[in-house]
Amino acid sequence: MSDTPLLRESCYIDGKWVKADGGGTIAVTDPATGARIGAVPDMGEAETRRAIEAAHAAMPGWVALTAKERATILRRLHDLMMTHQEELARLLTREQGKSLAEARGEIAYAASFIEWFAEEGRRVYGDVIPSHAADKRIVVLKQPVGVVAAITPWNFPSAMITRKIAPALAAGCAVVLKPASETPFSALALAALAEEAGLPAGLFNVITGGSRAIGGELTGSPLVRKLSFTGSTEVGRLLLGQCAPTIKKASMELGGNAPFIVFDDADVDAAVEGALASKYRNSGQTCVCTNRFYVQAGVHDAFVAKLAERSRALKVGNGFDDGTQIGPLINPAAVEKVEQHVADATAKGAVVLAGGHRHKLGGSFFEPTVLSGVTQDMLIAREETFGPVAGVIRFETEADAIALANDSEFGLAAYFYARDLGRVWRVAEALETGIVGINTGLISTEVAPFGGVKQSGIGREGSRYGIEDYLETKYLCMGL
Ligand SMILES: NC(=O)C1=CN([C@@H]2O[C@H](COP(=O)(O)OP(=O)(O)OC[C@H]3O[C@@H](n4cnc5c(N)ncnc54)[C@H](OP(=O)(O)O)[C@@H]3O)[C@@H](O)[C@H]2O)C=CC1
Ligand SMILES: O=C(O)[C@H](O)CS(=O)(=O)O
Repeated sequence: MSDTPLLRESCYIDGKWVKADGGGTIAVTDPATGARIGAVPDMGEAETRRAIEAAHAAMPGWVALTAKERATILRRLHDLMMTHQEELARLLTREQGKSLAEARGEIAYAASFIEWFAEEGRRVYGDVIPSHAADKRIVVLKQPVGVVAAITPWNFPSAMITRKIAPALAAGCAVVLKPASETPFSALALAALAEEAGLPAGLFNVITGGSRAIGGELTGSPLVRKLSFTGSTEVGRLLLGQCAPTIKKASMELGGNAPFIVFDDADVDAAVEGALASKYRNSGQTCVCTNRFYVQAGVHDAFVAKLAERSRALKVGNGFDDGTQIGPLINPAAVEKVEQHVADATAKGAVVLAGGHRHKLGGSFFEPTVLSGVTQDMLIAREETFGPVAGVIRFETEADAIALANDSEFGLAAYFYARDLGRVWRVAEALETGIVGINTGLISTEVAPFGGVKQSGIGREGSRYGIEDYLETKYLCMGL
């Protein structure tokens, strides 16, 4: 990777590229080959404290700019990301494993949040409220919440970062980011481009190292007024508790367990296309990937046969190889979890219609897998698989489908295929999720409010709603 000018093996604090105080490093490997890509600093509390102090000191100068001046710098960052799209995509595939085609798409998706919030920052309106008294006037202001801590996952090493830093910076906040240890280089490359775009020192800081030590400082510091986290529900729950003593605002984008329902009146071929898109995107490693399929009896056999046939045809390989559709999982533990879900399902009576095993490529590659005869008690229906496995459950009535789909502590995304208008409205309103895909398996866009209910999270990212989580509302009561 030495031929990649955007590869940074240092962290970015207060506008400087620095190593860990103790000189320690964390190796980063290519999930497709296991080869060492490079190493990043192993930082801890002291470096985190310095990053928080730098962010706190930099904010007043950033807030003093006009929204248009902030937007100009953010738009320059967007343009630099797109100019360097190929290099950023290759860096992303190298550290995360997804196909180069998907990586290019992620860079464009990531840049779209920067572009979107550069403009949203110019539309942060307050309010004038008709007064309650003749000698009073009421005015509402929106002001930046303060220093933001961001902690992000490995599955979208660029887009999950810009989905947080874009609204934060546009609102006038400074950010301290801890990216996932498996995929730090995309975050550090973003910092390099932000520096080139002219973002003033201290506004965007990226630190790598021990997540517990860094997280403990980020959640414990009174200078940090907001935590924005994307990752597992288990870690989100822990971090939310750590924020309680200092009463921080928190945005939580957590785990999912998306149901995908195919009704008798669906276009089955369209439903198969949507199923492939929703199930196998990022090799099944997204929080909005379908985790369980519910297919009504009248179309069940046709749907599973077509899904199995198309799954068998998917090309598994290194993300850099032409035509790769399914890359490696992020690490061996991810493969073990997928194997556990398949073994549990087959032990309880499920039937393997496609795949079912580690791929012949070895390492962290797994065959795209379709299981029929799945039941609600199996792990694959209860837990997030986070891999290329489709478990199919047959159902009889619309009421059964809704009850089965809502039988989960998660509530992020859901999908269904139907053509009866009354059914579409009844099911869309009844599903307990933050996002519903109707006759589509792809719902990701910067213009819509992304987020979940129940234990899938708190808050929304993207859309005109997404900047609200980085603002405080203040009202002025003026005596005349
Ligand atoms: N709702 C959503 O939008 C999304 C949800 N997810 C969910 O996240 C999971 C997969 O992502 P994954 O990265 O494994 O999730 P994790 O929750 O394990 O990690 C997410 C981030 O949290 C950090 N972290 C882990 N433990 C701590 C801690 N004790 N203190 C501070 N930071 C910590 C990790 O750092 P480190 O890498 O150093 O361990 C990483 O940066 C799945 O459940 C998936 O559904 C993922 C993406 C999006
Ligand atoms: O991390 C994820 O899974 C993302 O939130 C999914 S999306 O934003 O790309 O849909």
